[in-house]
Amino acid sequence: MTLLRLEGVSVRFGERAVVDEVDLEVAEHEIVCVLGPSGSGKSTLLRVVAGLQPVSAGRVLLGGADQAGVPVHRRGVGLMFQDHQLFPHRDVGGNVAFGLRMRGGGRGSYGAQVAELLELVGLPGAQGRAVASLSGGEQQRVALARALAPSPRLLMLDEPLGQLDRGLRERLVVELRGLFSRLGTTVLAVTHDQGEAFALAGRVVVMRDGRIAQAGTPLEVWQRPASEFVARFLGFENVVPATVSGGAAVTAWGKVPVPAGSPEGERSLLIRPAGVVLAAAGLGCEVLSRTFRGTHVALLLRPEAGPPLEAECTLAGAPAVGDRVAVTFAPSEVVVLPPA
Ligand SMILES: Nc1ncnc2c1ncn2[C@@H]1O[C@H](COP(=O)(O)OP(=O)(O)OP(=O)(O)O)[C@@H](O)[C@H]1O
Repeated sequence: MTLLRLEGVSVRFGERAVVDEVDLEVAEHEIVCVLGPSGSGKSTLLRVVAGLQPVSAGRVLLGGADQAGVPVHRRGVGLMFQDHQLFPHRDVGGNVAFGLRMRGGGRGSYGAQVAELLELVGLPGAQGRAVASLSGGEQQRVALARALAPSPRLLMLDEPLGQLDRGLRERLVVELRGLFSRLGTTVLAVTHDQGEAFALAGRVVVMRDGRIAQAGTPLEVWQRPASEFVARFLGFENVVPATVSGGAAVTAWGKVPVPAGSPEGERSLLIRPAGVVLAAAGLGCEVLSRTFRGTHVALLLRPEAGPPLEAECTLAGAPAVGDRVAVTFAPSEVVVLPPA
């Protein structure tokens, strides 16, 4: 069932549409992650859903009910922001109990529920600790416990792991995903970090200049970016203009085979690094750099024609910087995009 529905939502500041006619649905128990560069309108979209930002046009529906005129505290949504906004003068238990009081309206201490929530986020027994004594990751968990406390029907996260270091982020994101799926929480999250979005979300929504550039499962978006913008945002650099016909594309790198059924004509072409394959003969290249990535080696190549190419190879087969190599292209890793 659809929990959240945005219909033609726009937010204008003066002449500028920061959110531009956005349609979006989030089903119950779904985790949707809005992804996009800085300034693309992600936070504004969250603020609209929370009721913190009025719309210039369009409707926000929660559980089928139009939220026009419904104040923040009556929407039943939970919010967790990047800077966690914990109360520094309250201990951990006090912060989590605040979340519970938001729901209950009472002044109780909610000891049992606080203990249960802290258990849930992996901080059992931390009730009495001072907020200032917690690490960044621990503060994040407390903020999450507080946001989950009133059992919001929709939990919204704005750059939830933004300030944490990469290792901690990667661990927490996996934990969060497990936790949300156990609790059946519906989540709308915003991040500019594609790794985080792909690890957390069941569906990602890529935004550009206030509009949705692409929406789909992480796999769909990764395998079939809808445009050069999305491809580059995902970190793919091998994108060139191409003329496609008869199963091949003519590019600055020469002729590149494309998947069967690809659109023809003047296009852009993406070759994922895994599709640039070292071979005995092919496009001649010089190796500019090689970077060990754990499961493979990333190569930056200077071809004899065309812009630099990113490639991937196994550690055992990796050439050295300065080596001359030849590459061919694997059509399974090639995507024909609309023209730039
Ligand atoms: N109250 C406001 N008045 C005028 N402009 C605003 C206001 N709030 C946001 N903006 C502008 O709207 C644009 C989108 O902002 P928003 O914070 O939604 O983007 P974002 O995608 O979340 O970016 P970031 O990742 O940097 O947080 C920005 O250019 C911002 O400067």
